[in-house]
Amino acid sequence: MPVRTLDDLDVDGAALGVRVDINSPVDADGGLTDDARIRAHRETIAELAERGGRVALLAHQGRPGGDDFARLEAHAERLDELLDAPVSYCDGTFSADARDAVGALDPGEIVVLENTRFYSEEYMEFEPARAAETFLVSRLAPALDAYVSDAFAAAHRSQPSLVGFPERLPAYAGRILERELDVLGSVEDTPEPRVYVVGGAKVPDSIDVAEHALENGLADTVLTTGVVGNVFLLAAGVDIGTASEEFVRDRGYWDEIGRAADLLGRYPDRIDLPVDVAVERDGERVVLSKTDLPPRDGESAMDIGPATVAAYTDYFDAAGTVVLNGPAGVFEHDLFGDGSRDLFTAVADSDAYSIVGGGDTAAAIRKFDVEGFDHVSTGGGAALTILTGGTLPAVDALRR
Ligand SMILES: Nc1ncnc2c1ncn2[C@@H]1O[C@H](COP(=O)(O)OP(=O)(O)OP(=O)(O)O)[C@@H](O)[C@H]1O
Ligand SMILES: O=C(O)[C@H](O)COP(=O)(O)O
Repeated sequence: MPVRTLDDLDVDGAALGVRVDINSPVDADGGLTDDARIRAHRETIAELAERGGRVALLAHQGRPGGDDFARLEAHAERLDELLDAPVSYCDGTFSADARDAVGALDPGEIVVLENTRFYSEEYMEFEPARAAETFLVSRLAPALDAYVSDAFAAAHRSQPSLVGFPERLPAYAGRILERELDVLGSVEDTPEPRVYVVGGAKVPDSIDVAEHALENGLADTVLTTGVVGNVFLLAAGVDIGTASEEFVRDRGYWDEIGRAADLLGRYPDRIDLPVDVAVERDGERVVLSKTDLPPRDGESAMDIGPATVAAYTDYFDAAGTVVLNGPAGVFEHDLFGDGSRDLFTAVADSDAYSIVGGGDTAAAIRKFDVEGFDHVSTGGGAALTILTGGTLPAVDALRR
């Protein structure tokens, strides 16, 4: 069943609970160090305000016990700067104060309610019917006329604020959610040949993506970079040195080498591996081609080199679509950003339709100011869930 969108919602004067994902990097004082997700939600929030909605934003920040578990006051201030409509902040989520704050909204006004995860039930996963019985949902829903789900990046969670409200209120997908589902949910309709680039450090997830894409004919070719590339090199019997091996072992990914070898055995002509890597030697970046391997003791493969970028660029130039997830190296480190910068630039500059996902991937794109992708997803885990053929509970909840 298709989800209803904002085109189906009678917004004017309605009190709207709008679940967004503005979970952002914050400093020790709760100040924002990146506002990309807040900016991304502007479109939905501005549209609802312009159409006369009374908008109550629901969102989480961090996880209980984590350094980034914080109030949403800074997020509200940032939204107020970014939007033409007035944005206030309420330090309750479903308390009488919060319900009063929603009731007091005039059409076109916005209030950011407090971090949903300040309430223990919100950090649990429930079936929708049970989620609708939680305090957050059962207390706040009566103050609302409708619910809008725009939190694509959290849609792989079945937490109350994501799946409970549609049991009690008419529910609609916001513009971000709508667009993400359109793009990521129809990869099979994009131009061929399709090239998937899997990098970064979440090796099991990336191998899941590669396996799903190869088995289901979604990808013609899978290119590997980052730690994922190192695991595939090990699977192919390439000696990338003890330090690289230790890194893979310490992360608990040693068994993934067997899975990578299995994929290489099944799809030998459809998976490609780095042909050079970069290590740190005497404080400098040193690129080692395959014939220079293994690196010296203590040197770990932290990035791909220019020959790999050149070889992969040939695939991009011939591709109809490129799907990319994960940085090509330790882009946070000055010595190891070149691979990600140059590879991402090659994708963005190619004529291929390009879809990019992942929190760190998006951070690398911003760091290197790479422009020209067709779709940069706001979601990490949620994007991976779709790319591995899984379903999103928060989206399923909208289909009832
Ligand atoms: N060769 C490498 N050695 C060690 N770490 C690496 C290497 N290549 C990439 N990384 C690290 O991988 C991390 C990003 O990987 P991750 O899989 O989390 O990316 P993402 O999918 O974009 O993000 P997320 O899944 O968090 O949304 C970065 O912190 C980067 O430093
Ligand atoms: O940053 C994310 O991936 C989303 O906001 C979901 O956060 P979570 O992984 O803490 O549920």
